[in-house]
Amino acid sequence: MARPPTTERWPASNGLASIEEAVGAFSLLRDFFEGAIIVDADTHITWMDARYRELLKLNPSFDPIGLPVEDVIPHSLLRRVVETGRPILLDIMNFNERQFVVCRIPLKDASGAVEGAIGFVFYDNVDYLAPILDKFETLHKQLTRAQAALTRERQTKYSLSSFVGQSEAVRELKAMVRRFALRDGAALILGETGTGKELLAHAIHQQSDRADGPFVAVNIAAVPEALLEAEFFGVAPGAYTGADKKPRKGKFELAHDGTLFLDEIGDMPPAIQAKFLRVLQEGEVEALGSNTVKKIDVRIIAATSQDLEAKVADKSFRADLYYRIAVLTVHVPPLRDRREDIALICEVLLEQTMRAADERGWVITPEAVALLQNHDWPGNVRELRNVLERAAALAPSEVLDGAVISRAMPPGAARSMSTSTSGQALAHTIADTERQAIIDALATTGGQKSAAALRLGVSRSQFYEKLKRYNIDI
Ligand SMILES: Nc1ncnc2c1ncn2[C@@H]1O[C@H](COP(=O)(O)OP(=O)(O)OP(=O)(O)O)[C@@H](O)[C@H]1O
Repeated sequence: MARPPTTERWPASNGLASIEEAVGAFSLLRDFFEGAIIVDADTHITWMDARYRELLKLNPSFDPIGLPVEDVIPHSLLRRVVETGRPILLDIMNFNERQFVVCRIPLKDASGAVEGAIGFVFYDNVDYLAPILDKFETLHKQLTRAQAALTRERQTKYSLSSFVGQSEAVRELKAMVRRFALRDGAALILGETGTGKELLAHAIHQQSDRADGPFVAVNIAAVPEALLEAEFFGVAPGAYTGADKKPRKGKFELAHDGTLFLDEIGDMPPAIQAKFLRVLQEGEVEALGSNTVKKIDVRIIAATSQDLEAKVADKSFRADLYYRIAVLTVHVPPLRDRREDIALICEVLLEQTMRAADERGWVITPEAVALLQNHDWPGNVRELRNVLERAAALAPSEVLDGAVISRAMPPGAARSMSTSTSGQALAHTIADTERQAIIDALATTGGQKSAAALRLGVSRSQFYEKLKRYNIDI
């Protein structure tokens, strides 16, 4: 049998013929791999070739023989191979800053019992494998990003603890939401854009008796008026030319026994308001083109950033519908009225912000927090999240300091912060910048409001609200 070089240690003489055979076979394969290791049935290292020691940059005086494999190679999967008896034929293993392509095979005795495993490192020179490693890295990044998004979805949307803040205003708000969750009446959540209205709607649902039922959300501003009726009430088969042969359930039916969340309720067209009210009063819904009614049991939670009472006063929103949905009303305070929450919100949002696998986490300096507290946040927590994500992308290290935060802030805000510490002056500068951005977007889109809203990344209803707020006449 061919023997490995004398500088290398034989496996412990434990009488395991196949391990010895495997080691012998190495000499034939030597040119095809860059290093190899053998472990026994307890995954203790019994043999490691000199090239593998070099790859791992082990100190020459360090003797790995007899140690559990993970003590020497923390990410080793040889234990899994020994435990399952199945090989891992191609894998990429991280060790310190480096990535190795490895192959792991179980060693079995004549009866098929696993008596150890052997691992090969195929290429030390990653240039050979650049395309595979690049792909691996891209997929890894995508996975990390998807996991971060999933964590965010779960954490922020489903419980009251996801609504971050310890200010008096937030404590009162949470106490009220807890009380509302226990009752079953319709709830109306009022607050500026990005203050967390949808998040609170999820929290109310999650804390209520309906938590096991569905939570169905409709953003009224995002659905074209012509489709809203079908969206809410459903469509019977063949209700109109081109309608599906199968019935389509409406959101009311889908939310049966649960909660129907109506975002941007202020945008509900008058014709739909009348039908909607009828469904709420009668507790039954009739699909388009159908002549049968279905009983539904749905809790309505509505939200808007518009002044709904003003809409009732100018008759663009039905008073009877307003009173029906405004049984329990919550006002969510804007971020500028609870600046003391900003540091904590930053901490939580940065936890959810993507970072490279080897980074420990973002650190925000007190000076940077002070800058953030100086801004008026017309887009509230959503805008703060965007700024932090931008800062994280711009930051040369894991530390987000004042300079990075200033660069990540909207241009008007950063300028006014450096020239003035007065909240009033800052608010004016931001308002001027926002007004100008709206006028520019309208000019670019030839006065098309929907297209201008899209360019600015705001919903149609937010756009209309801003037109009104800034007195912009088209
Ligand atoms: N108090 C908060 N703590 C943590 N995250 C928050 C908080 N408020 C809002 N957010 C986050 O800000 C973003 C916007 O929140 P959400 O969609 O609930 O706001 P909204 O008031 O419904 O906005 P819009 O009126 O524009 O629909 C989400 O990513 C949400 O998780």
